Amino acid sequence: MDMAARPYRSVLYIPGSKDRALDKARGLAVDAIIFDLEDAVAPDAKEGARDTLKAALAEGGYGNRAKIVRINGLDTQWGEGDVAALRDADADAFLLPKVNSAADVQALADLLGNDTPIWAMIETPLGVLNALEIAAHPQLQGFVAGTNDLAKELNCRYRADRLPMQMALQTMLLAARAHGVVAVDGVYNRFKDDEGLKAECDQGRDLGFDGKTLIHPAQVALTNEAFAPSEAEIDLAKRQIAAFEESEAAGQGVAVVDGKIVENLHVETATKLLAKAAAIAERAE
Ligand SMILES: CC(C)(COP(=O)(O)OP(=O)(O)OC[C@H]1O[C@@H](n2cnc3c(N)ncnc32)[C@H](O)[C@@H]1OP(=O)(O)O)[C@@H](O)C(=O)NCCC(=O)NCCSC(=O)C[C@H](O)C(=O)O
Ligand SMILES: [Mg+2]
Repeated sequence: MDMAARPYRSVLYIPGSKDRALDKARGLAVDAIIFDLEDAVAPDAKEGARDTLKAALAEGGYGNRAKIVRINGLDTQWGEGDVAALRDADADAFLLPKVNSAADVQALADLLGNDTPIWAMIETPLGVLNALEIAAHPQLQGFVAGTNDLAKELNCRYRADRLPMQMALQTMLLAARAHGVVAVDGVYNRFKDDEGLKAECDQGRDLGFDGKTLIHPAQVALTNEAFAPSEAEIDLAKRQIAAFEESEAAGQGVAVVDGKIVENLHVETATKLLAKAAAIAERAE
């Protein structure tokens, strides 16, 4: 499946050092996995985690889930070693943390020396402010919101409505959409609180995110549902397309469905929604 066209509803972080979790992920219904060498791995476990992760990727078994490796920052003592160790692994993309500029992305591209897609964590004030140039980098394929680091950098409070980081999230989304980049929301830390997770998923979906990053398998099912088109949305999309085609055949440029106007642009949205539903169905096969 084309990496950019595939669903990214649920994107699960797995510590690259944990054999048990690396194995468990082979059976989880996630759209993508972030194999983490950064914050989920303690400093003294970082070098060993490279070998553990390399072995897991070589063993395979992750099916059609997107495989994204999060390395340590290139300004840390581990970043370059992570790239050297994993460059030839069976990964679909590399995720760079704390990206501040397009030059950071280029530095990783230079080290990779190939055209493997790069994803960027947007989680610093400069990263947010430079999101447009970062999204424009030719190798850049996805953004991941790092809402924990962002809260730390902003010195803002954690609020259920995430008001203090709305501008950052929307800036990142605008940049992603301007350049056709995938955008995945940050994690919900209370991994046993389904109600809170549902509210944050709905908010992320309302904002326009493609999906959400997760820290625990218990978060997967709810997130997949929240970011998938609902039956009602699919039904409406089909009726909008049919009604518009009928109007067009009658020489008219607009149709009306459920008392609301349907124009060409709504048909485009409806067509995309149906394509997404089809991609999700294909993922599940
Ligand atoms: C949060 C956890 C530490 C909880 O771990 P644990 O207490 O072991 O959970 P459970 O006992 O409930 O686990 C049940 C089984 O599920 C497996 N498991 C747990 N987590 C994962 C996972 N992430 N992926 C795959 N499998 C997982 C356990 O192995 C158990 O399996 P079994 O033995 O077969 O029953 C833990 O969930 C965890 O470490 N989560 C990941 C944390 C992480 O990745 N953090 C870094 C990313 S968040 C971040 O950095 C965001 C960003 O940068 C920002 O700034 O916001
Ligand atoms: Mg972070």
